[in-house]
Amino acid sequence: MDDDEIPELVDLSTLQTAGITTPESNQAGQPASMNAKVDKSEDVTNGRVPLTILTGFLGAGKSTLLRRILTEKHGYRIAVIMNEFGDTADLETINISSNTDNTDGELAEEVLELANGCLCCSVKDTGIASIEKLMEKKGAFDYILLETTGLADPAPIAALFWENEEYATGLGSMIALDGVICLIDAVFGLEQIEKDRAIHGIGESLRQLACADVVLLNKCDLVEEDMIISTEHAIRTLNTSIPIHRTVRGELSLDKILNLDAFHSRPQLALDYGQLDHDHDHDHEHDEGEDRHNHFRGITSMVISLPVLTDSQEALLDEWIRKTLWEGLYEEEPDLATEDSSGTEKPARLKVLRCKGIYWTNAGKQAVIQGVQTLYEVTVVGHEQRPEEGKIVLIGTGLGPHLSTSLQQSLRA
Ligand SMILES: Nc1nc2c(ncn2[C@@H]2O[C@H](COP(=O)(O)OP(=O)(O)OP(=O)(O)O)[C@@H](O)[C@H]2O)c(=O)[nH]1
Repeated sequence: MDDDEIPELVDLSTLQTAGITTPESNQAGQPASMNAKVDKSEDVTNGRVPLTILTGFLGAGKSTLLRRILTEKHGYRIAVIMNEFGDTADLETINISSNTDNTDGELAEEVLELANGCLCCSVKDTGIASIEKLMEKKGAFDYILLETTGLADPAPIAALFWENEEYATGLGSMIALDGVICLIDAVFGLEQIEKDRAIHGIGESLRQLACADVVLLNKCDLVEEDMIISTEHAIRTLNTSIPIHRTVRGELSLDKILNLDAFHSRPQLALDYGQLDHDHDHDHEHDEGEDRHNHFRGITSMVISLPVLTDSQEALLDEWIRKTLWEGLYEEEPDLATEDSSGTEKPARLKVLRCKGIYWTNAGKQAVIQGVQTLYEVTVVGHEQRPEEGKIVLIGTGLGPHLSTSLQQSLRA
């Protein structure tokens, strides 16, 4: 979709009747009901709809948390705004609308997909227009969850909803920013924070943390206690007094993250944010329409289409994903330059930070691929669908057409 087009709202009922079912791995270990109740009795928003921003680096678990909230019995009618980097909005919609087995839960009233590009910069104008359009349906929902891209700087997004006249667009009069929730991946978060500190101290994960009102240290099932403590320590050095909750698949009582009214602590947000070293490239003021994130240390995205697979091709695809995620096998792309900490341009090495995909087999199996750095899983989400062409979306450095060629070659082997 063209970045200038205002996205249409997605009709969730269509997706549900398409027979998309819950990813099996996401059902494992899920409690019957979290049964958190959110107190809606006190209206501190003056009739405006509260909005919570879910941020966190690529693959930290934002959509998993979102799906969990949507299926919770909380009484809210929730509208969802999803902003994606990489052409994955359709996969995300499948992801968040898939937990239909939980009949106690509620799915989103409205889903607004802001496709490829970050609401903090490249799709800001169309994003604002789409949110204004969403607000024409005010009354149909009473809470908004906004999932940012994993590369977003949440501060300028939060600023869209500030009441302060200096910053706010018209959105601040209709929507009350309730809080910014930052998910940190317990497996890769520490490495990411350290890396972002090394690069001028202004990497995305630091910005996300500095802006947060609450941190969820997610994927605690995958690491040892030592690692959790080290990551918590690193978080606290950036945002000293922030509440940190340890979670597995975003499981926690919703009163820890919704209806916080952290809106009134916005000045603190600005203060924390201002304490980060600030680099011109990352300044809020930048050319309209410029996609800064395409230049963030050479991070780009690409989509490779997948044919309907035979059984043997499915195994070959699996092997190709492993090689791509684990070994960074392919030649460096001389055209894709990135900057090291001394500011010197150097060729980007292949490093896949995030990989998502969907494919069908000719036997009618439909499967979703989810990869975060070196970890990945393939989950069967349906059967007896009419097989369609699939796709795999990669986000990282050193991506290029050579990957598409190598995948095609691998599938022919
Ligand atoms: N083991 C484990 N896996 C998790 C947990 N939370 C999420 N995952 C898995 O991690 C992968 C990424 O989760 P998502 O919820 O899609 O992450 P995200 O932050 O929305 O990803 P982006 O939108 O690409 O930035 C998926 O395969 C999830 O099933 C967790 O607590 N434990």
